[in-house]
Amino acid sequence: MERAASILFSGVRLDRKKFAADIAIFRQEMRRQSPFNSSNFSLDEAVDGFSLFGKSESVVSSSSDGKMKKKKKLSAKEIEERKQIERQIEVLNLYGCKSFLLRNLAERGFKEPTPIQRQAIPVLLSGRECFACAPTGSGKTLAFLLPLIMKLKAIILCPTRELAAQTTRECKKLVKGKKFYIKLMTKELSRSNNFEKMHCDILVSTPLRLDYAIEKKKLDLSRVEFLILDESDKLFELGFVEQIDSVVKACSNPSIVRSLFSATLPDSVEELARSIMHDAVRIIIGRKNSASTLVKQSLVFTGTEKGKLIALRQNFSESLNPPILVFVQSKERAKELYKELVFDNIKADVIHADLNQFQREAAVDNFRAGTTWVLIATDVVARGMDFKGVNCVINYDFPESAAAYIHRIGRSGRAGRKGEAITLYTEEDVPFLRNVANVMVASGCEVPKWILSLPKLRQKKHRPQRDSISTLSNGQEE
Ligand SMILES: Nc1ncnc2c1ncn2[C@@H]1O[C@H](COP(=O)(O)OP(=O)(O)OP(=O)(O)O)[C@@H](O)[C@H]1O
Repeated sequence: MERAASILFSGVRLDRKKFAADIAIFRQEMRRQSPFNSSNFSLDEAVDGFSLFGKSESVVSSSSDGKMKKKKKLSAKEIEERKQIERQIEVLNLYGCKSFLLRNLAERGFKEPTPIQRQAIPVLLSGRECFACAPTGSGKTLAFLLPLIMKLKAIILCPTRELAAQTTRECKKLVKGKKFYIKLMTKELSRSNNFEKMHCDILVSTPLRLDYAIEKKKLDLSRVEFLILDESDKLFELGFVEQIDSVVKACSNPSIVRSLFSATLPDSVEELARSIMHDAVRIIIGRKNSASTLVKQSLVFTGTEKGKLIALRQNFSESLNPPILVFVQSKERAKELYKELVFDNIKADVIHADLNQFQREAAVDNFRAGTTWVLIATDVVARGMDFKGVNCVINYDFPESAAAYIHRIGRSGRAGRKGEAITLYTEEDVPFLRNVANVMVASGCEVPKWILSLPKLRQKKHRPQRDSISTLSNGQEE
């Protein structure tokens, strides 16, 4: 039998001797200050947060070494704000956040932790599991990356390759200047026969690739200390469950800390999670399963499929305010819509699962760089992707569920910025409007009353057969 690759995660460790004094202070402070260090919380208790990015306009500037500098004479209100920010940075210091992390955070303009970060970081650092639900774009990634970098030997599972690559990039930015081994499980790596020799502190992967490495290459994960399931409700869906099961079993360290993060965590997932989590802290920021309040949302009736193309063209001709993300329900439809838009002299591109890795990466990079104005996408980029400054999300095809709606529109209105979402619907979508309308109302948007009084539907997913997107099939000649 092939020997298990046991050296994985034998990379960088904290030099406990060298940092003994720091560790002692940190431990004392943790015990003294942290509300999370004892058994104060259980899965049944919620830790509720409130405003997101509430204090993002600070008057404090940071030098490259992360120290605060006074810029001008401050008013009493400004002094109070400044003290608050200093207290928040102290929180990170308190939990042993090393100067390189503070410096890298400051370099990226992150002056204060967001509510989910304030809640989740100390929980994970104290070795408690957590079940975290916070709106799209509210900084969940950093909420688990920071403690993982401080603790190491972690696996992060993401539902798509794009998200796994993005999370790896984020993690590498945070450890800039330090020698950490942050790995993305690529196809090539998952086929490696050399795991024994690979140093790895944090491994980011999709379930499929990690499962392959475990099953076929005997990758040993018995020493992993943290397992994060990002977009966890997606990972608990059919199609992923077996792979997740395999990873959970392979991470056999009895003291493993497993945690779940998502903007949508339905009760059914919470129930399932209870079976694999030990006494987890439940952190809910804002309302559970709700859309970002920063996104102005509207519904547009187009009657038929033909009407959608007209509505889209009209919208673009009135005000094209890129970057814009347009979601469709399948790769076939993504290709069809792309063919239409290239005729309109719009810098459009497309991303779906039929493209190879290189093409998918190029589509994401060009959209990020602003070379692409309109990115037509399937749900492959609906979750977790952080495209900065997306002005508008257009749901060309009605989303298949309320959760899909929340994640799609959450590509806009991130990190405290405002955004917009327009959802087109046809006669066929009317019975499914109510679920999305409820989400809209909960995040403060207006919805016509008749939609809210539509009958409740039992059927959860809506992905109808639609007429193809084509000018020609609409009876118009080129
Ligand atoms: N403390 C902070 N201060 C300022 N910006 C931050 C902070 N933390 C994170 N951000 C930025 O906020 C944006 C959104 O963060 P992130 O991608 O982690 O959101 P998320 O909650 O995981 O969203 P989603 O549910 O869509 O995955 C990113 O651009 C990130 O760099």
